[in-house]
Amino acid sequence: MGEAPAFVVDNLLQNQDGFGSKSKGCNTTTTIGDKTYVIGGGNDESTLSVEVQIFDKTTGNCVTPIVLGTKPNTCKGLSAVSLNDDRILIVKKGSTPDDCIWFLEVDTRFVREQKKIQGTDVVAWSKGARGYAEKPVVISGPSGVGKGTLISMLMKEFPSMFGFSVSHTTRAPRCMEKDGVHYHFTERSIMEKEIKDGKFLEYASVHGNLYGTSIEAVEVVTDAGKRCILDIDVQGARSVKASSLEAIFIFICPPSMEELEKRLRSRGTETEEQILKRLRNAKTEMEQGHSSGIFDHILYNDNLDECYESLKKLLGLDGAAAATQRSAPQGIDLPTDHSVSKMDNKVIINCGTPELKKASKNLIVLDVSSLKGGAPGRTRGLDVYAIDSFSDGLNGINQTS
Ligand SMILES: Nc1nc2c(ncn2[C@@H]2O[C@H](COP(=O)(O)OP(=O)(O)O)[C@@H](O)[C@H]2O)c(=O)[nH]1
Ligand SMILES: Nc1ncnc2c1ncn2[C@@H]1O[C@H](COP(=O)(O)OP(=O)(O)O)[C@@H](O)[C@H]1O
Repeated sequence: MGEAPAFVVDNLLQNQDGFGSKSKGCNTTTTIGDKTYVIGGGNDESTLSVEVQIFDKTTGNCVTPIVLGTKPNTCKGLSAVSLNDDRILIVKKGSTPDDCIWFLEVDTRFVREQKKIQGTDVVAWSKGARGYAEKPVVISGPSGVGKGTLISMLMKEFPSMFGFSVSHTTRAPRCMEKDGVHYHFTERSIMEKEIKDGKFLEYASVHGNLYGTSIEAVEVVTDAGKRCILDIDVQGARSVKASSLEAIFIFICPPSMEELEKRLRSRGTETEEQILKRLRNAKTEMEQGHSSGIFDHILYNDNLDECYESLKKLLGLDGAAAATQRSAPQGIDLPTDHSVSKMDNKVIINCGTPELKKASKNLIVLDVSSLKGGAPGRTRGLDVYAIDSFSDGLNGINQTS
């Protein structure tokens, strides 16, 4: 084997007594500054639930922080390595290829903002993913302008390219709407709790109901290798613009308010009271659509086919590139037994079990130099490749295979 790694990670599978009663099983600890992050906490002998506690050396106290985001599923063990002192990369043992790399953010911009809001210690989970995602497309515009119609046309023509972000809403379903397809129809109290738990990228009160985009709704589409389309109001678009999600923002305008009213009425899905409320709100939305500085493009939906062609053009779908088939990014296949170390911007996973030593590639390298995104969404941009520690040596780590 070549030169030793610069920093060998605390390897797990050691009991950390003194970090609270939950820490009976396998924990891994990572120290950043004055804080030691204890990650793990056994449920039983075969699986590990992934909890977080913070031991503060300056006070001698152990605290349980607010943990935002969806936490990793149970596993058979964890390795951890600190990156840039603001996040901890976690490699899970005994996980599926799409679920083995996670980041626990402890001092990123998102976490610092949340600490201010919550007034206490906060950490946030973000799942790691290989490669980059195409920018999601945010479509806004007044009720009845034709957003849903245009999105349906796009999804029908390019089913493997686009996926719809299924929002949550407290409004009642319309007769043709299906739960989980058009919206996740939910109760206000449940949605408010999930918002508090950090599960939403954005949310807003629109026409008297609560609407929101869960982080999962966007990430599920992106994980499938598709470009995500969000149909959200202007308030939601503003929140997405301020988030870590880089998107394209499109505002759809009606040719006139009279035509908007005609479309809303002919759709026949709202009561008179709801139609009037939507028309009142449309005026404010139109002003914000033009003057808020949120939107990259404004499209007029007068003639539907012409508007659809313009939408395709600005999404680059009018040429040969439109025919390109997408494939979902691959996961990372790790053996249950491995150890983890770090060298510069590379995290090296040694899969050197006796059987794997006979195989030609026994080191997996995670290049973390170009990470993007992060909590509350996925951390993308992981570059993963295998090398052979015997012939390539760690000096050969820059080679891709
Ligand atoms: N902020 C936000 N707005 C949403 C979301 N989902 C839908 N909306 C917006 O809520 C408004 C009302 O949607 P809906 O009740 O389906 O009525 P429609 O627009 O008339 O079809 C529209 O402006 C949608 O763009 C969401 O997740 N977040
Ligand atoms: N360019 C257009 N001309 C005429 N009717 C349209 C046009 N675009 C959409 N519509 C119709 O207007 C109604 C509202 O469209 P919809 O897509 O539901 O709007 P939104 O999703 O913005 O609320 C639907 O009945 C739809 O068929």
